[in-house]
Amino acid sequence: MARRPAPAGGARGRGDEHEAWGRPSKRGSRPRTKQRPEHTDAVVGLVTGVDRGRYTLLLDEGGSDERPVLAMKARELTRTRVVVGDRVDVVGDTSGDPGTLARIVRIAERTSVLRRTADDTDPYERIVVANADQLVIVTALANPEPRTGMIDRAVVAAYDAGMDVLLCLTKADLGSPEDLRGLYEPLGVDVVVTRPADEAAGSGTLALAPQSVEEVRDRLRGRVSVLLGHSGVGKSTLVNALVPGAGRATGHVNDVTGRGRHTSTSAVALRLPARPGGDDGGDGAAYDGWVVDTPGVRSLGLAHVEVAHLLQAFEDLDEAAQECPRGCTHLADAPDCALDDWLAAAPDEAARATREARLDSFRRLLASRTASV
Ligand SMILES: Nc1nc2c(ncn2[C@@H]2O[C@H](COP(=O)(O)OP(=O)(O)OP(=O)(O)O)[C@@H](O)[C@H]2O)c(=O)[nH]1
Ligand SMILES: [Zn+2]
Repeated sequence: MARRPAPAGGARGRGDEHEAWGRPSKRGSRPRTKQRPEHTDAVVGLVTGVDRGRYTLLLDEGGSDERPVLAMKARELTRTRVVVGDRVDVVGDTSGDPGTLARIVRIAERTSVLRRTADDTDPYERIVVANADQLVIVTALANPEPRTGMIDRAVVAAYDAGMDVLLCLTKADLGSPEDLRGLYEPLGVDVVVTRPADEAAGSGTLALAPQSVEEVRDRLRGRVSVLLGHSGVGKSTLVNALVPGAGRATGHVNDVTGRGRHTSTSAVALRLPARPGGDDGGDGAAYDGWVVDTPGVRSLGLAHVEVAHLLQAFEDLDEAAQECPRGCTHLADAPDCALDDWLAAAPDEAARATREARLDSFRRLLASRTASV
């Protein structure tokens, strides 16, 4: 299991929108009961998709009456964001019959909140997914070349959100995973590698080696996992292998909207089949977990992450920095920063290379964060 610092600041405690019920209304203090209708007939749903004010929910997940339901937000939630992964209370027509529209009246407290800002200078933060356990950073070993800066940033965003990290290295036929393993396993990041099936060469669509797909599935089982990856890394190939029928196509242009699917940045939750091929094994336990695909989310801006929290995502540096002078910025030009001593004290060349990469990554992040303030 990946080790990580306690979610600094946490998913809660930062005035998340879902706490809006607890705040006094702008017009004064109306009694809480008036602000919060009881809706005792409400049923619980999981938000699996969001599209222009319409929410796709799954009701009675895993139960005998499981059904997708289309819903909108009740008026009292107008200013509250509802995102994929949210658990909500719904009222009205919850039959899921064609043409019906239920109403979302409450959002359950979130266990995690993955946020992004468009870039580091944009203070405007958006919630990408709620209640996810794990961020899966999908990175190709070559074509496109892996970028450690991007991986580091995603690691920081995940730790800030209180999520574990799985680094999924694709295209093992094109490159070796060892360098990246060496860089990330010491941080408590779990690493899994995928490769094409042997017979894939020459065939039209690329098939992944089933064993490597199952190694990924094992790590997603029973969890809510958000997949993040740059274009071309093989994320769609992986999602289609894990979730047959997901139809995550590359460069596909939607017939209805006429737009490429990547023009949308809204996430979609897909159920993870418990077994390869979606075979339910005859026992009804067809699904075991959720895979949240994030088309269009290429990187996670970190403007919302507090600088002090960054260090916590780098356990090795965090420990070394205990020796820093009070108020040390840890930047490259900081006088007497203990991180420089830590690098200089590397016992051998290999350790020095690893430490240097870590320190460079951390300082890159730190510099971009500081520049935005
Ligand atoms: N050599 C090799 N190619 C792969 C592998 N996995 C996927 N690809 C190829 O890489 C290209 C990109 O794969 P996609 O799955 O479309 O990548 P994506 O990350 O979904 O990209 P977008 O759809 O742009 O987000 C395709 O041509 C795949 O066939 C692999 O393990 N090895
Ligand atoms: Zn320092």
